[in-house]
Amino acid sequence: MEKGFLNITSEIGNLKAVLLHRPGKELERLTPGYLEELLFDDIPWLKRMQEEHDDFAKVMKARGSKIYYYETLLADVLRDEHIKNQFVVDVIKNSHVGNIELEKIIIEYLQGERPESIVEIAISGLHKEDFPKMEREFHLVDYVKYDYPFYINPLPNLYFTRDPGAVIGQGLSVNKMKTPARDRETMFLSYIYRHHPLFKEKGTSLWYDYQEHYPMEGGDILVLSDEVVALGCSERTTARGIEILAQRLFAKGKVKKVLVIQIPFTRAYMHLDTVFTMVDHDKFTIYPGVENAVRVYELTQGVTTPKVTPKESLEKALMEVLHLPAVQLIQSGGGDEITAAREQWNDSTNTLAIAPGTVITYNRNEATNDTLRKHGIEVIEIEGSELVRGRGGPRCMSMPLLREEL
Ligand SMILES: NC(=[NH2+])NCCC[C@H](N)C(=O)O
Repeated sequence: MEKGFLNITSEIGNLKAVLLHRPGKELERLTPGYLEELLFDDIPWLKRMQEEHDDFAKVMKARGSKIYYYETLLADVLRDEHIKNQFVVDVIKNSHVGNIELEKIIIEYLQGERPESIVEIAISGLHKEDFPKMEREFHLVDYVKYDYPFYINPLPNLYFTRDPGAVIGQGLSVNKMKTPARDRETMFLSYIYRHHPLFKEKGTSLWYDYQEHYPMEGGDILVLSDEVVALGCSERTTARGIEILAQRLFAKGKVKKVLVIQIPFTRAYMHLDTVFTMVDHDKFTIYPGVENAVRVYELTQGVTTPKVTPKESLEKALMEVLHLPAVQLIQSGGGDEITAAREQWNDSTNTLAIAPGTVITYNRNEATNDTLRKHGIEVIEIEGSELVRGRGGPRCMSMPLLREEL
């Protein structure tokens, strides 16, 4: 792969490469009892979900983007015996085996497996009932069960590839997730970053690392231009995490300003991109009311920590940092309060721009899609009845790796 493959300097430039994860068996491990802990609100139907996800990938491919999958990149990396063995140890460290002897047995077993099977188990988990069926000598611990059903917990949120990582400029942020339910996802990305030829060229800076102390998730990272990044301060992304990332971007990259957009800390708005996304050079879609609920701060290079300047309004701040005479904040839900709230819950504002003025959205958000069209946006609709049950839309389900510069 050519040097400096990763490059993201906007939210809207033609999408040339993107990282996805096709939902798999991990979704079939969700049970009503674990929904909340695993950040779901409902149980999706996997078969239909996969069809919907394949259509999502198809639409992007048809418009010229290359699709990469977590599962394939990880399996590539694990073809190296040494990396594979270490990966298995790290997966077990991040799991809930609860017994060192048994951990050793599982490690040994997994290390003997093919990369594809290891990846599958690392993502979809290892159920206690499945493990004893494997051929080996049994220990007492196999008979004595604990209340948690998995040795390795499933990762049903991995198809929201937006959150564990973000490409900013030519560098990568491997995020620190807020909840233990998603921790292992960023460890996967770290393996890909360190060992996959697509990522590991010398040119790729590491802006943030998952072993950092302060949570920061990709749904809160919006690359507005080559010089400006917007960071949501939210239920998932901490103020200190934002300062650390900003300081590094100022020190080593092209970024001159970080716009901090503090949104209400609630589950319905977990990340900035659940209420606000960029759809064109001067157009954004926003959940009505959010404009008045947010606080906006501009960060610029400081001495030991970034300099903070509070801003009067989101609209003015956007005009200023993007050097635009005006910006349009397109209200989701077509102006009706009830429709807007219903559609926001189903990720109407979570649009994925694949070119300036062209976005992918769920077809169910009819009012928002109409409004976007009225504002001159090309809206490509996908079916998402099952995908939406994990509370995420097209932007959440994609991690752009390469976009054409504007
Ligand atoms: N970028 C986003 N808005 N991602 C949505 C992630 C949804 C996922 N169930 C979670 O709660 O973490």
